[in-house]
Amino acid sequence: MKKIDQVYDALVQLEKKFNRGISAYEVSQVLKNDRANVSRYLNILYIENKILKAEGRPVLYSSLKKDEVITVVQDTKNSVDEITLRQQSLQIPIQQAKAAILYPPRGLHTLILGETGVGKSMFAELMYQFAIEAKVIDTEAPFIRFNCADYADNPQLVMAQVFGVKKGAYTGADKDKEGLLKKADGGILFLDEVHRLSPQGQEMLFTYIDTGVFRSLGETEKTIQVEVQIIAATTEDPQSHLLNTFTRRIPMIITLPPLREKSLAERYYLIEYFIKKESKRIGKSVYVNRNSLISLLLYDCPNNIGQLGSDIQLSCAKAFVNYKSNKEEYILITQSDLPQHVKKGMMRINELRDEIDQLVNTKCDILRFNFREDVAPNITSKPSDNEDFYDAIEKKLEDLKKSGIEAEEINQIINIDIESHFQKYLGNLHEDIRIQEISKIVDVEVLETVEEILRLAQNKLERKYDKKIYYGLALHIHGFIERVKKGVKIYHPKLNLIRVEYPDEFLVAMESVKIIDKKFHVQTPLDEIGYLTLFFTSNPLDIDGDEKIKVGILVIMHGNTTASSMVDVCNTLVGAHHAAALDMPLSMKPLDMYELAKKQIVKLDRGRGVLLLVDMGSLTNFGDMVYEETGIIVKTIDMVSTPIAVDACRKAVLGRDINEIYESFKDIGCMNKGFVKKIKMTNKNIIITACFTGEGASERLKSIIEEKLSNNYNIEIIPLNILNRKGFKASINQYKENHKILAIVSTVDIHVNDIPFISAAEMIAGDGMKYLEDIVKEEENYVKIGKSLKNHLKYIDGEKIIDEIRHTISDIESLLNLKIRDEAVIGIILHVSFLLDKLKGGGKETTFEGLIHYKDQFNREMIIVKNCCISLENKYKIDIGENELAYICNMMISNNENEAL
Ligand SMILES: Nc1ncnc2c1ncn2[C@@H]1O[C@H](COP(=O)(O)OP(=O)(O)OP(=O)(O)O)[C@@H](O)[C@H]1O
Repeated sequence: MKKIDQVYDALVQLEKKFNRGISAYEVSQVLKNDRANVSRYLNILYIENKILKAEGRPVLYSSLKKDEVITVVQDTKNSVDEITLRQQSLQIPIQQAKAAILYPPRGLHTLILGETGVGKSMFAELMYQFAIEAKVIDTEAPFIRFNCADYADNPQLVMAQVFGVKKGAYTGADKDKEGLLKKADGGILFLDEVHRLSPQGQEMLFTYIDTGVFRSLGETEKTIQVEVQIIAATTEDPQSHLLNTFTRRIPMIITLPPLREKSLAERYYLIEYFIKKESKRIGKSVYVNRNSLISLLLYDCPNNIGQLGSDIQLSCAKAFVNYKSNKEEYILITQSDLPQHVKKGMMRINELRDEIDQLVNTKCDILRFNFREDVAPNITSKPSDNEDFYDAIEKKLEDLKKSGIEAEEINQIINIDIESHFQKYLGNLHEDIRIQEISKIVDVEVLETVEEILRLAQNKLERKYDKKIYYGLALHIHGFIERVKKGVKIYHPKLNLIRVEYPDEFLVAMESVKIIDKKFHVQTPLDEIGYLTLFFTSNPLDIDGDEKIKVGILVIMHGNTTASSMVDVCNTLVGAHHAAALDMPLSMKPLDMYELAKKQIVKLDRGRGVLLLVDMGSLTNFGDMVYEETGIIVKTIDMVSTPIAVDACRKAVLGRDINEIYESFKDIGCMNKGFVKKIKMTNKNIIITACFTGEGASERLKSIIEEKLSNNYNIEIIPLNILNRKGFKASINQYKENHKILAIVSTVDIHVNDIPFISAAEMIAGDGMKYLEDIVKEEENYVKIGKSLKNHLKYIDGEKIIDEIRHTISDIESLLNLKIRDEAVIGIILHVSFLLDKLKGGGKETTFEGLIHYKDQFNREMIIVKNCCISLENKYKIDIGENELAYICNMMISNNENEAL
């Protein structure tokens, strides 16, 4: 046998045995021949098109197997084959995929199973590419992707998207709409997370799979016939009952293996592929030192290829910054550029040293990857949202340099940017993976310390802590160790108070500090113990105190009984003994009255301030004077009438904030401005980020939010410290004066009445950002509606009225225990705005048919609606008649989501 044939045979045998590509070295070992010679023969075989070759270290060869499905396709070198060659674990899935595509007459519907990040979406696209290359479908054929989890809480919408909808099928379906299944005619419909389809949706899908026809939602007669191959995917466990029906009824099941089941050679290929991808984007070679490459090969990567890719991107980005800002000669990834959890990979080197030495040249300390050499096949057509990432870093670097910032600081800023950029990958992770991911922000040692400290606290305090505290504590400890190391002084003004208030937690904090000192070789100042203690207290930091605590109301009027009788009316109508009265006989001296008022205010204040309702004269100055003397927030409304008093009292009972109640009477013209310093009104929406110091974590939260929130929103983010609750509360109140606070995002649980709270944990590893965006979008939506109302209303200000009506609606909701459907709220707001404008312009009320009967039936509801509308009536000096009240009442009740009234 000729030498060249022996080489070919040996290659085929080895390939059979190992089921992967084979290196020249391995062939030379079998033939006991010189490796250079074998290499030469392999190259000849390659040039003669008898074998395939994949560049890499080492170069791998494989034979062309003629008996495989591969031969069905005329052009043997298609994108699918390029992948199989280097990714042996995909060989069987790829054969299945080819069979599914080529199966006559129009392929087999397919279900792809696999953990998150194993490449299901990519695989579906690959099948589509293959179908085109194999000429099974037209080059222009559609590939439509739909994630069934996107609208999972609205199964009807999911079905409508997929199958289309007939006009009138459900409320809101006001015209016929074509579904994706129709749009994909002649091509492929990829349904990701298919197990999220409702049972009805599944049945519709199976009907199509079985018969080739389907009906739009709500259609009873007409069927639609299409030629679409369905590729479905799911991360669900194939054994789960959710998947039973799918696996029974979808003919081709393809399982993609997780990364941990792939060979190291295959993982090497993937690493090479991802680094070359980055190299291509930067337009330069990327160098990696040997240890970093080994770490990438060995680290635990539960989120599979997707995570491997993003970890490599993150490392490249850091190396790129280093190259740019330090004017390095080339882009080099070293251990310091790797995320902590990747670095840990190096620890497994002893288990796998031989295999690693074979893969990664022992003589090379640094390896070069260049996109021009063996350009990696373009195996995904998904556009990358990181495309301009390097440009953005470069630009920011330039800008920072120009502004004269020190190099070290520039590096810090950019690194924060990079890390926040990669935060988005955290959103999809499972809980245990999220914990690993936070290590991109915080050192792994810190995380281990947090775990140890929390175990200690749980045991000692016999209390369970949830995940939220884990993240908050990690960010906090990370920050304070840095400060201690830099020698920055830490000061806690309330140390002693905290020690007395929380003795057990204080002891745990002291023990925790011992652990920290030992681990990080620092000497933590005593004041820090004060901060740590607060993390262990079981209750969230409740800035307003008990939610039940309300703003106090004190009515002072001239006359023997004026105030008491007004207060009687208020308390009776509001249904609570909340307001207090002081009658001031005409003979009484103001100074005596002042002393009485001061005592009463001190008694009424529970920490949320007191609203002083007075008629006239010297009484209007009492508020300022009491504030000066006692520090209690007092706001005064003068020339008060009974309806105003009732309204103020109701708002206080509903738990409204003092500023808000005060503001709501502002335009009535009976306000004494009180002690509050006037800041220029901006009316801007703001978000508060907070942490104990107001520097580290809150600044970082700010930058994370800024990074993610679209610039289109006119929102300011303000970092504050919670060092001192009173100070924090005062700042919040100050901001409330002129701004709307959309949310507070903080490392510590803080409850401020009426303001949504998002923990740092939710922000970093949960749905916090989405929640925040929803809040922002909703607010911006109202701003837009207000602007457009401005053009439509003649007599009242459309921009101002929106918030007032929203308050009225939420008062009614809370008193009647209703929850108005979201989509109906805007309709009610518009109705009430136009109504107020009409009444203000002297228009007549519209008759409500059957008013008398309606009032009988909904007596209590009508009274509450009337009461809640008083503030609108007061403000606009109008009278909302019973007919109109009945309309409002009816709209509210009929749009109620809650079960019972
Ligand atoms: N075999 C592969 N070769 C190269 N890149 C791959 C491979 N498999 C996946 N990737 C890349 O990994 C990333 C994640 O893949 P993909 O989104 O397809 O995974 P998935 O299983 O659909 O994940 P999920 O279930 O989370 O949606 C993508 O950027 C994809 O291009």
